[in-house]
Amino acid sequence: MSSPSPDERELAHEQAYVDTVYQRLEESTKVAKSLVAEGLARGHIGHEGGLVERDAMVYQASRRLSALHAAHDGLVFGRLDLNGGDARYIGRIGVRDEDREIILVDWRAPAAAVFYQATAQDPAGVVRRRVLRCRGDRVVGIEDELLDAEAAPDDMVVIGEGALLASLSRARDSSMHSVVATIQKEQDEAIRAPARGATIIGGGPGTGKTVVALHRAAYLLYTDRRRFESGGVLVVGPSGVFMNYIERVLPSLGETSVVLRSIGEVVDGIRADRHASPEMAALLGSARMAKVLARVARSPQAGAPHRFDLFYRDDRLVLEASDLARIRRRVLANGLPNTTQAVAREELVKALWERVTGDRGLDRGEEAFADQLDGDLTFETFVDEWWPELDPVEVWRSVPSRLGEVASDLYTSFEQQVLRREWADHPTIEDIPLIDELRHLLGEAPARSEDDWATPKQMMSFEQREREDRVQATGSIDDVGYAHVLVDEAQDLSPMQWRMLGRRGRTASWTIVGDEAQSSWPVPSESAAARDEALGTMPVHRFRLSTNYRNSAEIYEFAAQVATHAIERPDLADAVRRTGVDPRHEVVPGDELLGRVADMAAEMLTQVEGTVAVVAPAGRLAEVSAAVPADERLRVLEPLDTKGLEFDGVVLVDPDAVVSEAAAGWRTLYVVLTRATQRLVTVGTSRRWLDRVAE
Ligand SMILES: Nc1ncnc2c1ncn2[C@@H]1O[C@H](COP(=O)(O)OP(=O)(O)OP(=O)(O)O)[C@@H](O)[C@H]1O
Repeated sequence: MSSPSPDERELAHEQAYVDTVYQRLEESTKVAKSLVAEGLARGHIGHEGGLVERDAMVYQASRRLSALHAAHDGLVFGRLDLNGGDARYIGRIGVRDEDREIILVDWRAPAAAVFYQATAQDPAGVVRRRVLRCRGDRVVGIEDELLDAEAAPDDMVVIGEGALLASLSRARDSSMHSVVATIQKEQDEAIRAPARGATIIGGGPGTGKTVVALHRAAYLLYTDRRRFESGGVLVVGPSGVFMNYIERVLPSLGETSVVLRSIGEVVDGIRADRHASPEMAALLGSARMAKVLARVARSPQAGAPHRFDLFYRDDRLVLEASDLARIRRRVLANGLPNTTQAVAREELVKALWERVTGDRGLDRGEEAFADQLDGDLTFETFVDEWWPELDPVEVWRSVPSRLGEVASDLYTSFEQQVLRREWADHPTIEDIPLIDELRHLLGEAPARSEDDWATPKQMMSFEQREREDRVQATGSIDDVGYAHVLVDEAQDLSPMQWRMLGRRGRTASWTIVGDEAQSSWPVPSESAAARDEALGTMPVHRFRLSTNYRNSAEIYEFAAQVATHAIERPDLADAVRRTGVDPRHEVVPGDELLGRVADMAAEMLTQVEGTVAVVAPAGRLAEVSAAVPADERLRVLEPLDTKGLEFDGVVLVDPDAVVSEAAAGWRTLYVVLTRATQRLVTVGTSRRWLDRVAE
């Protein structure tokens, strides 16, 4: 039998260490499980103190269990060999041995920072950085970097070609993965930036903005768990497809308490997954819309009575439209429409009493007058119709019919026409901020009492209660929102969307990532101004990521020409990986387009190992979907739905139509072109766009 090679010896050695760590993990899991069981048993004690104790115990132990469970795969991923001979292992969570000695350092701990920060120019005491590639609990590969050759002992083994390049060439599947083993120095700086204020992370496509932001969320939870877990961390992304794509990253880092929402589902109790047309989206998202809604909320709703009269003793009491308008103004000086129903009633009674002149009425006095009105059918009906409790969705529905009255100085008559014509029956993604704005402008009618809860609170488990409280809190208009708000693809948010998020992050710290060159908002600077308004005066720290880890250099070099066409001075990244395969562009007659798309998709499936996207203008989606082969590796998407995603191969259909679909067409084209990791082909019926790019 031949003796093992140095590589095999190193693998066996690392496996032995990893086995020890897993053994400890298993013991911790057993302890946590028995704590859950013991805690549940305490629930049978029956008194309330027993329940509270049980809740806290079960909650803590369950949380530990889910963290242990989530961190299981690839638990140990790094090793540092330090000057002086010590070794330090780095993992997804921290693990101690039975003597409480650390045997695995949590990647977020200060002792792990050097794993990401050390370079050959500045090794910071690190001789060799080793990344362990694991499948489940098996070590299947080792990638080393020698950072300080002079300090290395003679027998030090160095294996592999570098972990980063190895990980970049992997085939893509349908989920984003954590990059915890290969985080680069500039990324690490953004991840570990202090929590205070707003951290804005910029950089071109594929530079790791999303993945860095998610690791930052995990880092913040680690550094101040109490604050961020109780206040909540909200992660907002562009679409449901995108949220599904990123949802596994945080659990794989041991974090399960972060709220992930697409921009269409930020508001509790109402969600949308359909976009308005680009033209309509620009009108709905404009800051002008906030003024329109403020006026709508304060003026009488459609169908509200304009006049009130009532016989009382010898008098006919009349309130004309002008009287009612005066009363309305007075009432609204006291609060919001839905919080002032009682005030409105009082003010009406007062105004009517002022109109009583006959002796029979005056002799009975104001109190008797008020008593008589209380329960008077005519009066009660009037109050209900004149000051009804307003539902934000109903008021949102009424906006188009009221534009003439409230928007003539804000939207041109052509824009008003578009708004009336395209106003949806069911809210689109761009309508959600309007409904949220109305919720705040209308206020909340007096809250349900605690007794209204179906399950008495003391009967709920700690987690249930926490969930209920959160639903109540985020559904409530007075809520101060989350402790941290993380916004991805922030360049796309409209001013109205920023207002919606701003309300949820008034006392939060923020992480904001984006790239102006990829913006689908018609005027990117307007979106940036709205962001600044949402952030107010909080301190801002900026980071820029400079290396594109996604696209092959061939694909990115072509896409960069489009970016230069799309905006002035785009933030271009350096792509590090060459494949030798250039993007390919075909022009075919219109009647051959679909057939060619089908062939290209089929061919692409044979050329790449991982995922393939066929991207087609929204209007052609159905026919393209019907034409391409059914395959679980292939998806058909409209351009805007590709935001933030990546695929090994991309087939782009009709680029000219993508460009002309919206004011942001060139930027959207840039987004689509930068989704491909390995291969990119385009097919259209004209080469106008190619000629413009070449100009
Ligand atoms: N340090 C790293 N190690 C390994 N892979 C990385 C690293 N940083 C980024 N990547 C990979 O690069 C790809 C792009 O990352 P990500 O989607 O976060 O970029 P992005 O800047 O948000 O892109 P876009 O602006 O186009 O949405 C992902 O596959 C990610 O896993």
